Amino acid sequence: MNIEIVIKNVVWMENRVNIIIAEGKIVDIVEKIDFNLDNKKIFDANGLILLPSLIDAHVHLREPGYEYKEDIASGLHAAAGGGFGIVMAMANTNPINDRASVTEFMLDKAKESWPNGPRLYPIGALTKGLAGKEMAPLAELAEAGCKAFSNDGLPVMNNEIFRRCVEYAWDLGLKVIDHCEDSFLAKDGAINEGKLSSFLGLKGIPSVAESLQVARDILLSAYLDIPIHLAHISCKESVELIYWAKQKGIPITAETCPHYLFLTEDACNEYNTLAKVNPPLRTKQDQEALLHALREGVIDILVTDHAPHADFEKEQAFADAPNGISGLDTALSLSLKLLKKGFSFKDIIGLWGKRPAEIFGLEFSELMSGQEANFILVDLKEEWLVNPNTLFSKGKNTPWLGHKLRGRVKFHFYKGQLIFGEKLWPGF
Ligand SMILES: NC(=O)N[C@@H](CC(=O)O)C(=O)O
Ligand SMILES: [Zn+2]
Repeated sequence: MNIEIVIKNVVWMENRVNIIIAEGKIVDIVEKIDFNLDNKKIFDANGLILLPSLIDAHVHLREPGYEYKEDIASGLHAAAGGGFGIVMAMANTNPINDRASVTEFMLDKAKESWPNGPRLYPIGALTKGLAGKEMAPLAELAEAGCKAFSNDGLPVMNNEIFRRCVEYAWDLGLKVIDHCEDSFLAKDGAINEGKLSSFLGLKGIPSVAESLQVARDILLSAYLDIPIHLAHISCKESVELIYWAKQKGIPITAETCPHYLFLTEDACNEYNTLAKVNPPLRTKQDQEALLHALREGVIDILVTDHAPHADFEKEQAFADAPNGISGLDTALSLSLKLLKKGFSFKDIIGLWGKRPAEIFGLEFSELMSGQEANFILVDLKEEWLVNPNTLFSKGKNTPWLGHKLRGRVKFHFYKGQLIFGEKLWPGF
């Protein structure tokens, strides 16, 4: 193999190493370079941390239909800069991704705007128009390239329809990602139900609106013996149910998001619409239960639920502003905070890479010879101010706006190509 690129001085699991790349693959990761470097592209990473390119299994990229919030090109830019080589995009676009033509359109747009990656995998609508009444043409969507199905944003309340969808999806070898919410209990809610919702005079969303549906999914999954993946888990009761299910060997998997780990409902004080999200931010007890569950593997993965919205939408009154937090740009910096909470780099790679790949049957390149050269180089010490200029997403709606975060992706290689890097590395 003809060595093309040598990246010197990267830190991998506390060792200083050099990465050797050829034909888009990692040839070797070595401590010493014992070959001639003539005619190779050589870069000095100066001690940046090496991590594999990550996976975000739950984003909203808004195209087609809401390109003013985000489009596939800008969303993939935010993904590349956030450290994600693969994103799975939800179906609540306009038109909704409930037919092959929309899936194909999304895939074409991704290829056109970012031919070398990051890679977009669409998630097909579970029901037509996300209306929860009739199954979407799941086989057609799978064939077009959808990697999972979900009614994200709009729960399927009818258990018979939901059951048939889960069975049909599984026959196609794909999983259902369920947005667990009882739409009657959650109706018109804007914030977690509790003291703060009363204080602010806002209709609350009780945690039982989520946990009831988590219980339904667990019981269905057990009865059918078919896996179901639970989206953005936000509360303690859900964690307890998932723990019970896993003890019983029920094939449930679950995700949560950085905002549920690092914020509570208090972030909504003073009617801060940037912290308005569905499911809502909850209490300290919920936050602790989620962290514990993540550490113990009760919750399997982290996702951003990247939900970009325009400023004018978030500037409305709290009750009227849309739900959602823009998350691709900040996810890695926030996740690095977990290193101080008993998590290792290996855990972070599991939560944002290995595990989502296993759950959804996606490719994931480990950092070892023979694997695709998909990796990021991260400056752990860099402090950056979250502001509209430092976010690559069009969605500037993050509760961390104006805050400093630590840790930033400096370079992102995908299949041996530099897809993100400050002013592109000389020579690329
Ligand atoms: N998670 C969110 O807060 N928002 C999602 C949809 C949704 O799940 O309500 C969005 O598409 O904006
Ligand atoms: Zn979502």
